[in-house]
Amino acid sequence: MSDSKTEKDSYGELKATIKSTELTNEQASKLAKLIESIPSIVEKVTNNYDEIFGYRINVDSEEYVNIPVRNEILLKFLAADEYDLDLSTKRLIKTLNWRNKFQPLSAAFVETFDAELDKLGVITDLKPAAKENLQVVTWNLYGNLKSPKKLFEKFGDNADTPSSVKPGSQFLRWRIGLMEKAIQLLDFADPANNKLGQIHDYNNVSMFSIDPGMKAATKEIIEIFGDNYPELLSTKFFINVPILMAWVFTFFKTIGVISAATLKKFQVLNNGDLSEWFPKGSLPAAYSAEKSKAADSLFALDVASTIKVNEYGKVSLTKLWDKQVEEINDTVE
Ligand code: HEM
Repeated sequence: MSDSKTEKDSYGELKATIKSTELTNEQASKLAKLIESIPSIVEKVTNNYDEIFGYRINVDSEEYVNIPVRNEILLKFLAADEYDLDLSTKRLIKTLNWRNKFQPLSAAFVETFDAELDKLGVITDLKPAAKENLQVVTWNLYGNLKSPKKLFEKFGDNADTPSSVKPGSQFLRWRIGLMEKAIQLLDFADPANNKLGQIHDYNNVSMFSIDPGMKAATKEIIEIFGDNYPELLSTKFFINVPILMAWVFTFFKTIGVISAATLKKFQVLNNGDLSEWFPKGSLPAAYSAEKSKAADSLFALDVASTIKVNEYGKVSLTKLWDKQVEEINDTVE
């Protein structure tokens, strides 16, 4: 048997777990190495935290490990760093530590936020999608933001903060929560639904709603998404951008916090017509030049409140809850 045939066979089983793309032998070998190093990765993470997007990132024999989904998630980490094993390993450790500290699933499924935030976000799940990886979409209606100061104030961001007080501003936690909820609707094995779209609607924004807290939070969110949500964005639309504020886009491009790969996924429109990208008649008239049977308000299409956390996500949240009860008991004693 030739060497290449042996190599092909040895990765056959691993390749069969990946449905989102077809792996080359070299890519499969990197994925195999990353899987092999899971024990040493988890060992380096605080509290051996091993959850990403509600899935367990651990060895095959551990309870709750869904091998194909775990492999698809690891592949996203590899792809984001162009299959550089060293960089992907570092990113993975950093993400697990960030999730242990930030608890994004708690932000999505446990915490409650100021009512004003409900007017800023929607999740749609429009099937069948007109374009690949635009079935699940998070909408941010930032023009509805009326009291930035209150929402962007930080709470509990230092190392000694008890786990019942979560890091970041209320806005940041809500925004990450929206992302985590939407990710629950993805199917990592489906090439047409393993990424999501994002839409920023800047209808009614004004210069006056640009607050220093908001600027800092925006930078923080861009970095958090860039570091911890690899290969999850298909297209990001900025719609109804006022002509007078188009400079904001140039500003983001020049400050260098957004990677070139992410910039390529951006679409900027000074109107709100998204009919080219979404199923015919599925969007409210405000977002479609075509005749639409859809409800008048985007909020009627919002599925956020129906989204449930998956199995290992629930387990991780229960562990977090137990830890908080333990801390409260320690304080009382
Ligand atoms: C007062 C008005 C605005 C508010 C409140 C606002 C809010 C935000 C927030 C909170 C983010 C963080 C990322 C996220 O939530 O996904 C963001 C990102 C961004 N915004 Fe705005 N924005 C405003 C105006 C604009 C305008 C006029 C543009 C011009 C196109 C713009 C372009 C961008 C870009 C390019 C990003 C980076 C997106 C990314 O890397 O994912 N923003 N904005």
